[in-house]
Amino acid sequence: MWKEEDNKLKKTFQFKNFVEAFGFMTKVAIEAERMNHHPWWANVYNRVEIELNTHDAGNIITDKDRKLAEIIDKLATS
Ligand SMILES: C[C@H](O)[C@H](O)[C@H]1CNC2=NC(N)=NC(=O)C2=N1
Repeated sequence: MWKEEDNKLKKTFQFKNFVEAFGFMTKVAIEAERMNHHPWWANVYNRVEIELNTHDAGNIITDKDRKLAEIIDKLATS
């Protein structure tokens, strides 16, 4: 589940290993670029922490963040 904290949507994903985690990040990167909406993220080995908000709207959560979160969830299991 995404949690809302500090005006951000936050979620941590865990994969089998680094290759799986990075493969997921690659898919998210392509979608983020297509949407022109980009995550803050951090990766160590099999873990990817993601935070979403919209700086263009004054660092708040917008529909763009909710849409990207939905897509990220789908990519995590595809
Ligand atoms: C100039 C460019 O379109 C903007 O900076 C876009 C790019 N990606 C973005 N990503 C996110 N997460 N928030 C934004 O406000 C945002 N703005």
